[in-house]
Amino acid sequence: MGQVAAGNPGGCGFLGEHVVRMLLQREPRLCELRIFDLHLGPWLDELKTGPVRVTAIQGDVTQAHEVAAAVAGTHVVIHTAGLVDVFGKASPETIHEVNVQGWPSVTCCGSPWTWGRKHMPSSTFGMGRRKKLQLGHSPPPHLLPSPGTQNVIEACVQTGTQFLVYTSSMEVVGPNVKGHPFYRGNEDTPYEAVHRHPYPCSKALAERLVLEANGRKVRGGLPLVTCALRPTGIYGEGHQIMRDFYHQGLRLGGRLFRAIPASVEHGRVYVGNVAWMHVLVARELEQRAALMGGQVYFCYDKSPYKSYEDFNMEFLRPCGLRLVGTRPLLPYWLLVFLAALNALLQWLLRPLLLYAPLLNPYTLAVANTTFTVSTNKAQRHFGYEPLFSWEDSRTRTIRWVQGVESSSQ
Ligand SMILES: NC(=O)C1=CN([C@@H]2O[C@H](COP(=O)(O)OP(=O)(O)OC[C@H]3O[C@@H](n4cnc5c(N)ncnc54)[C@H](O)[C@@H]3O)[C@@H](O)[C@H]2O)C=CC1
Ligand SMILES: C[C@@H](CO)CCC[C@@H](C)[C@H]1CC[C@H]2[C@@H]3[C@H](O)CC4=CC(=O)CC[C@]4(C)[C@H]3CC[C@]12C
Repeated sequence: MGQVAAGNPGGCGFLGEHVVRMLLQREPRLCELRIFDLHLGPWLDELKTGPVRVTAIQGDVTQAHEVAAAVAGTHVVIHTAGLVDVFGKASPETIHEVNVQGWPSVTCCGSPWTWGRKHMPSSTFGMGRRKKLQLGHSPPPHLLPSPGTQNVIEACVQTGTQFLVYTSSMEVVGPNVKGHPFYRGNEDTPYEAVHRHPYPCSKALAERLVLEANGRKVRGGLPLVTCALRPTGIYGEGHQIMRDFYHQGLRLGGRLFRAIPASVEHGRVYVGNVAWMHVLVARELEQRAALMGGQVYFCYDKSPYKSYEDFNMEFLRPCGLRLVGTRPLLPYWLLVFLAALNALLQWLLRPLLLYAPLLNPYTLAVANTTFTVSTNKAQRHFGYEPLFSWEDSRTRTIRWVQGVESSSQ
């Protein structure tokens, strides 16, 4: 392939910005980059003076014509756009609309919140044992039509873009509603992926759409080549939840209180390495289409396995915070009660205000279930090695948190 034009729906988000910068720094063949997002950031202006033609397009992935116009003429699309909401800020319908498509013609999870007159079957991932997806119900009229990821796929097909990289998530696999641990698992580890929450449901469905689109003929007759990357919990410069924890710690006099046992390990990956993996996949998909097309890859690096809170302290401790307690200060049953109370308050207050605290039954379950990956599939398939060491990733993140501190004073 000669010169490359790339499109990046979601290019102004936390991960999207890193992907954009990585493409500009590390992809010498890039001649044009189209950044498509609902909200365009002011930082885009500084990119417009370089050798690559950078076009920022304000648009909505749920609008098919806007997506098609942005994608037309590109070689590769890196689809990082998504509604990342596990706190109940957006409605389940909106999450589904942005992240997937209209009413699910296929479904992989029972969601009493979203589509639920009745629970729908779960799917099993791993060892190539994928259950056949079940047909869903007819859509209620207010959900028709409302495509997100489906629009990106159709835009590639209609306009002739042959390569599509989709940012999926570890959440597609788990943790599941049963709280089963996933310990040092890889892409082939059997795991019962049963979801109820709209976010993992939407990611699982979207990933399935992307993978099933692999091999479809695009305009001009060539086959579409797709693959999905599944980051674990991403951290690094721009990570909103880290910022929230930092501010919460400052409000509490420089302390955070342990709520999760230190023994529960949660997989994390540095944003720069996730971005690097996207760029490598975009680069290699053409040469290795037969091997990589239709595949999923966990995003991994050398970040240590720790609990969610202990991992965050790697950055927050050097910024002056401490984590109180070697064990959780509150018993687990009380946390479960508080999480349920928060969910109830959210529901009761909804007509008046948006109450969306960090702790809810879903976030508690995710934080309290071991989920770690150990794999070298990306290295084997397309030569991925993390670009940033753990020490580098840590230093960069600490520097960013310290910047947050000074900018908020
Ligand atoms: N943050 C994390 O720990 C993880 C994130 N992911 C996935 O990575 C992707 C990026 O996530 P983040 O950067 O963390 O989220 P983010 O919220 O910072 O970025 C998402 C971007 O998508 C854009 N967007 C949302 N709705 C849109 C719409 N209707 N049309 C056009 N653009 C729209 C937003 O404006 C935002 O810029 C998402 O697909 C998410 O599911 C996967 C694993 C972990
Ligand atoms: C119980 C609280 C006590 O301090 C801690 C609550 C932490 C939670 C807000 C986070 C714990 C695990 C996070 C999720 C995880 O990293 C996987 C994710 C993948 C995604 O694709 C999107 C984000 C997230 C769901 C992430 C969200 C925040 C947590 C639930």
